[in-house]
This record gives sequence, C-alpha cells and structure tokens, in this order.
Amino acid sequence: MSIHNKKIAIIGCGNLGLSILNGLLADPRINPKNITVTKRKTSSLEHLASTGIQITSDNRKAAQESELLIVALKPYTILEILGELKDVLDQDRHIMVSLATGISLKQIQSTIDLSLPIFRAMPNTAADVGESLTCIATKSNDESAKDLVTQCFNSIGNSIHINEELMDAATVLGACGIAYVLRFMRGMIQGGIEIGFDAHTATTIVTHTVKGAAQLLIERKQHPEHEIDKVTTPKGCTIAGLNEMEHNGFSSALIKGIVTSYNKIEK
Ligand SMILES: NC(=O)C1=CN([C@@H]2O[C@H](COP(=O)(O)OP(=O)(O)OC[C@H]3O[C@@H](n4cnc5c(N)ncnc54)[C@H](OP(=O)(O)O)[C@@H]3O)[C@@H](O)[C@H]2O)C=CC1
Ligand SMILES: O=C(O)[C@@H]1CCC=N1
Repeated sequence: MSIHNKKIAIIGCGNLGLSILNGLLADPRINPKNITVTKRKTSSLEHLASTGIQITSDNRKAAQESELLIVALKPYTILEILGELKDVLDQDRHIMVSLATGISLKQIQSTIDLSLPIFRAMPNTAADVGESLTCIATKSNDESAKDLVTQCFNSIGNSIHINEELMDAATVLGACGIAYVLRFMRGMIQGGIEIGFDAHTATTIVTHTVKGAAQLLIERKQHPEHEIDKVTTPKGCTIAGLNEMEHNGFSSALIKGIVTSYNKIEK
C-alpha cells in the first residue's frame, strides 16, 4: 500500500496541520487532489486553494471522502469532534492518526467505538521543511496500516515507533523541543551580536553551526561529549565559556524545563 495514491484528510488544519500539509505538498509523488483539509474558519487556508487541495469546514464530508485521517485538533476538542464523526467512519477503510497531546489510544477507541487502526503520532513543526522527527505509537497489529502511517510521516522527515507510554515524553523532547532549541539559538544570536556581528550575520553563523552540530551526531552516532572534546583546547576559550555556562545552570535549566513541560501534560 502506498501513501502516494491514498486520500488523506487533515482534520483541524492549524499550526501543526499546516506544517504537515506543507511537508506533504513538497512530496511530488503525492497528488494534492488527494488531500482534504478542514477548519471552521477556512479563510486562513484560501491561499492554498491553487495547490489543488480540497479545503472545507465539513469534517464529516472530509472523512467520508478520505482513507487516512490525520486529526490535528486541540486535545480539549478532539474527542467531541470524533464523537460527531463516528457514524461516517468505516473500519474497513479508515486509518486514524491523532496528534493530540495527552489523549490516549484507549480514549479515542472508546469514543469512536470501532476497530479501525488507530495511531498516535507526535511530529513537530519542522514538518514544514520536511525535517520532522515523528514518534508513532499504536496498539494495532495491522502491518499495512503501520506501513502507510510510517510512509506518511517519513514524507515530512523521519519517524520512529515507540510504546504509547512514552508519547508524553516524545511530546516534550520532540515537539516542545523545537521551541527549546530555537530559544537556545536566539540566545546564541544575542551573544553573537554583543561580540560584534550584525543580527543577520549572527543568525547565519548560528543556524549553520546548529545544523552542523546536529549532522555530526546524526551521521557519526557519537555521544555529544565526544565531539565537544575535539573543540575544547586545554586552557582555551571553548572550555572557559562552556564551564561559565554550566556554573550558571545551563544543562540543569534545560533538564528542569524538560521535566516541568512533562509534568504539565495531564495524565
Ligand atoms: N504545535 C505543535 O508543535 C504541536 C502540536 N501538537 C498537537 O497537535 C494538535 C494541534 O495543535 P496546533 O496545530 O498547535 O493547534 P491549532 O489550534 O493551531 O490547530 C487546531 C485547528 O483546529 C481547528 N478546529 C477547531 N475546531 C474545529 C472543528 N470543529 N472542526 C475543524 N477544525 C477545527 C482550528 O481552526 P478553526 O478555529 O478555524 O476551526 C485550528 O486551526 C494539538 O492537539 C497539539 O497537542 C502535537 C505536536 C506538536
Ligand atoms: O505546547 C503544547 O501544549 C503543544 C504540545 C507540543 C507542542 N505544543
């Protein structure tokens, strides 16, 4: 089964839904005519009409005309809206993927009360540029549905399968993680301006340095400290700066922030 000829609906096409849509549209093998997106106020999506996608506020129609349903609604609305959709869902045709933080497979299953394959996925907004790492969880044994969902999220980056128990942790590290990294980058850019660069040049240096650091770890599969050791000349400026950051709680602030985000998710 290939994602490229499946009919896909993104129900609740807001920030994350739009990032996924942009990722899907960038895949030339996916026909935009096979994609339907929904939200109540469709005016903010009108600029996408020329791509060939269907835009509607009718969730039921979108579900009826699609096979893979990516549900990108807020956690506090998803169950109510799925309840309104349940009589148009077909367990022999539909595959459902929920992106909602903190809403379990069991809650979704008992809302729709059908045995169609249900997945939770946690992508991030880097889907916009085809670089989302998506964590996927399911209790379904339907291997072809698993393959299809994996293909879908691989078209907007990379994906891994995890146990559902780790979905909250995946939300924090992968989805909130984008914001942590961007705030870290903003701090580096501000530092760069203070030591002499204009904002544009500082941003160019920082963005490419962060990309290079990530690529080193992705390709070499090393522990970060292994690569850090190569940069820290004894008595040099790197170790002096790094130690000053640690004296001010750099790693500790990150770890505490990650744990605070995690505890904030209702369990
Ligand atoms: N932002 C992120 O980085 C991540 C978010 N998530 C999860 O993804 C989900 C979506 O988050 P996010 O994209 O940020 O939220 P948004 O609020 O940006 O998107 C939700 C969209 O749902 C639409 N909506 C609301 N009610 C309905 C309805 N009855 N029918 C159809 N559409 C409706 C809203 O548009 P309108 O008001 O016009 O209807 C809105 O655009 C959440 O559950 C979040 O936990 C997961 C990973 C990362
Ligand atoms: O901040 C939030 O609640 C959501 C979850 C992941 C990203 N945004």
